[in-house]
Amino acid sequence: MERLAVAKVNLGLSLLGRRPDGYHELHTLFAALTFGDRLYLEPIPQGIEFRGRYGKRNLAYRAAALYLERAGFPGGVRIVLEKALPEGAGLGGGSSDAAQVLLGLKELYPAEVDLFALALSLGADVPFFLLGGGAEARGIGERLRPLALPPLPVVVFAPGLRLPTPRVYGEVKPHDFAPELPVEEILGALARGEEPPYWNSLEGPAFRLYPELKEVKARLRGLGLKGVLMTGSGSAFFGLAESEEHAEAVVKALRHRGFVRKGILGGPHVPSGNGAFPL
Ligand SMILES: C[C@](O)(CO)[C@H](O)COP(=O)(O)OP(=O)(O)OC[C@H]1O[C@@H](n2ccc(N)nc2=O)[C@H](O)[C@@H]1O
Ligand SMILES: Nc1ncnc2c1ncn2[C@@H]1O[C@H](COP(=O)(O)OP(=O)(O)OP(=O)(O)O)[C@@H](O)[C@H]1O
Repeated sequence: MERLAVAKVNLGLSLLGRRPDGYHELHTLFAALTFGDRLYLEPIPQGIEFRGRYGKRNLAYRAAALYLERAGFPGGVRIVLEKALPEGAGLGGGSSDAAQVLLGLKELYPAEVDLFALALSLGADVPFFLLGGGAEARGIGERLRPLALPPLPVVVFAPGLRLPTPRVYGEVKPHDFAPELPVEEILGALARGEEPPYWNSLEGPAFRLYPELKEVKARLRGLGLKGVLMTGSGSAFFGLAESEEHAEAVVKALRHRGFVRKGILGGPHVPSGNGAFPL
């Protein structure tokens, strides 16, 4: 079985405050894209054979171990992971891989397992990838409301700087907190091809850690992209192109400067039979 583990961008990410458990309360709009990693899963009598980096620490491996244990070890799986997404870029690569392993194993070995709970235990971004498409998220990212997004051409650029998520969150200061995102205004602007009124509260901490990221943002704006924003905890940025041709021209201009890909917002929807997602 072959599965595509797509990337995500955050169409705005507002940090509302710090929670007692040390995590941050956030309000964000997730948008899956149309490119990502590839995973090949096939059943084997027992155990987990994994081909990919980090061995048992890989999120894909950990997702398989968790599912098989909760499903009562119905069999085993061979997983081959072909990475295409840069790591530590804020594109949700590892989280997306983990979600696709959970969905794939549920197809191979159907069982009464709460995929949502397993996903959340693997990471804050994993539950969204059980849904795909677009979603408004609250909490640490586990309270999801599906959203219909307009299929817009997007360019993603990662300047080859690994930004560990805990490090960026660790740099958050009280003045980085902000109000809730104006969701309806953002969706309206996206639909009209205007500059969306969104922000990413993690840009402050990330730019304090790596000031050169400001130039990256300015360069993408200089290439005519709208709504240029860092995604997740960075270091990747995305911007909205006027057209596929514009997106292609931007990709050519950035080709030798890091990871650059064009895609379409709103990506593949996953059949929603994965339980309720309380917002
Ligand atoms: C930045 C985002 O990608 C936005 O989508 C997510 O908030 C982070 O999702 P993620 O990479 O799956 O994050 P996790 O692996 O769950 O958490 C990594 C670390 O980030 C910090 N963290 C994460 C999410 C959150 N709402 N508040 C936090 O403070 C915590 O220190 C946590 O230990
Ligand atoms: N399957 C995987 N793909 C990529 N990184 C993985 C994977 N499994 C574990 N990791 C580890 O997790 C770290 C974060 O991976 P990931 O690519 O999800 O970061 P990210 O793109 O910033 O995601 P997010 O948007 O959730 O912050 C990597 O730096 C790597 O050490």
